[in-house]
Amino acid sequence: MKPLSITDIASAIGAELVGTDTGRLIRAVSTDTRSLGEGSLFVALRGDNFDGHHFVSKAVENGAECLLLDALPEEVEDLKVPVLLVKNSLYGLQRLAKWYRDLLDINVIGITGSNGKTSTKDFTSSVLRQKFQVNATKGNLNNHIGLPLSVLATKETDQVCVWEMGMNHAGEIAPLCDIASPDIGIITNVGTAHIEHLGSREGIAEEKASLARALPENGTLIVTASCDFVDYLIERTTAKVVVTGNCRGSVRAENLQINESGSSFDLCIEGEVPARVELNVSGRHMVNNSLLAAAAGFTLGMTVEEIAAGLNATQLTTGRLRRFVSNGITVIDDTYNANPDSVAAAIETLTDLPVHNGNRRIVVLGMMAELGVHADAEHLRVGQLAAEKDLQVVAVGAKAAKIYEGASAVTDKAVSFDEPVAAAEWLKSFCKEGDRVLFKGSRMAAMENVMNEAFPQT
Ligand SMILES: CC(=O)N[C@H]1[C@@H](OP(=O)(O)OP(=O)(O)OC[C@H]2O[C@@H](n3ccc(=O)[nH]c3=O)[C@H](O)[C@@H]2O)O[C@H](CO)[C@@H](O)[C@@H]1O[C@H](C)C(=O)N[C@@H](C)C(=O)N[C@H](CCC(=O)N[C@@H](CCC[C@@H](N)C(=O)O)C(=O)O)C(=O)O
Ligand SMILES: Nc1ncnc2c1ncn2[C@@H]1O[C@H](COP(=O)(O)OP(=O)(O)OP(=O)(O)O)[C@@H](O)[C@H]1O
Ligand SMILES: C[C@@H](N)C(=O)N[C@H](C)C(=O)O
Repeated sequence: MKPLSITDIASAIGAELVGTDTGRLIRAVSTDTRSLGEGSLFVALRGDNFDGHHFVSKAVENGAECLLLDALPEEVEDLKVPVLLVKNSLYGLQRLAKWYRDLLDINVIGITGSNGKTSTKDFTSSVLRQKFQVNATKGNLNNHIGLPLSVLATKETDQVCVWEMGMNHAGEIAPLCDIASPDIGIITNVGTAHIEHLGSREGIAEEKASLARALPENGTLIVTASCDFVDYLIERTTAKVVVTGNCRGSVRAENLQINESGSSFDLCIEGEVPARVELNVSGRHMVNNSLLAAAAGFTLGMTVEEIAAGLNATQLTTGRLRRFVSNGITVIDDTYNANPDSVAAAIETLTDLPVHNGNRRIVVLGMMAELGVHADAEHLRVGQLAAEKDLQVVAVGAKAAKIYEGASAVTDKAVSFDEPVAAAEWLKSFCKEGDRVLFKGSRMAAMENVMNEAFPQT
């Protein structure tokens, strides 16, 4: 980050400065002593497992220059680093990030949506890196702690920031927008993820619309035509709007071809000469995500050729449709998470992949979390959908039983296992060279364990 003086930080966030040697400069902010670097400000947070205030000595030992705390430790005299004392250290971190953002004369792209935030961030940052210095969210550090840390990781030399904004409850996106002040907003879609807490898709749309509302009049909202809430989102912004997608978008994919190694299409942007794009990932939903990224690049003045080069170079974060081959069997690792929309997208992706000589398409599904009262119906529905596409369905875990029930109402090509090890054993004996197997489930289903057991990667 841009070096900041401790006294400036104190006045910006309304902290009491305790201790001497306050002329030091802060070059990074960390909430974790296990990954803290020299010259950092350590922010002590209280979490589910620990209280960061118990690690202040460790923080200093690991090179912290200053501590942001909401309670003074007994050993404060011995620590020999200044303390920024606030009422609430999490709020202090958020205020610091907001102040730092306002110091930066920089373009900020905020990305939210029920599905595809991280993948769209990956596409967008790869596109923008063709022309700019970019700070992008690491992994998916996108919540009330992760977003401030992403903001504070911006270097003086960065020209564009691409930050994800995640939520699972109403009212979470607006404060993230307040910190990040995005001038370009991407809303990937409005789906069903986290519907347990949001109540309805309308509730989810309303929450995502907070990003549309937060954009300035000279900003840009980028949305996808295939989202059924697209007009709802557009009505809630005063910014310029760019719609992407095949039916009505000004940024479109034409002549789309999906094959085992990826997706290729002509990137068509209104008024420009098209360029061919070769994504190294299959999946129509990933093409949609890439169009959102293309629109962001175009908004920031990039040429279609530059955008195409950036899309072609994109490496997605692991667990998002990652493909590998094990003993001649193509394995697709989509294990990062799952909800009804992303499972439907995965089923479509697997169905689109060609198989030859009687080979099979096999979908291995774990449970989908945070669906509340919709859980049974949605598990039944994805099981039925997979069966209707003639996939071999493997449901794993007791909470995935309804997937099996939905599938077996349509097909006899469905099996169910309570234990991951039993599922892995079955897959080892069932799968043959040339088959294609896709793994997916919610984070808590940890379907990577079944995948790694059945198809070890050397
Ligand atoms: C607070 C924190 O960052 N915790 C991380 C930490 O957890 P840990 O198990 O160590 O315990 P505590 O949280 O209790 O620790 C308290 C503090 O103590 C520090 N500490 C601990 C031990 C030690 O030896 N030294 C220490 O300094 C510790 O660092 C804490 O500051 O580590 C875990 C393992 O790495 C992390 O998983 C844990 O991270 C939490 C979950 C977190 O919120 N991290 C953010 C930086 C983040 O952005 N994480 C994202 C998750 C994003 C996400 O789930 N997004 C959702 C929407 C979110 C909505 C929001 N309402 C929400 O609930 O968060 C989406 O759908 O997109 C990520 O990890 O990918
Ligand atoms: N546009 C999309 N529509 C449906 N599913 C998608 C879409 N984009 C990505 N996915 C799928 O959703 C899963 C998560 O992808 P990704 O991490 O990009 O989304 P995310 O919104 O960042 O997730 P999270 O909110 O959990 O961080 C992957 O399985 C991916 O294949
Ligand atoms: C991983 C977390 N951000 C998430 O998406 N959770 C859902 C409910 C999941 O694990 O599938």
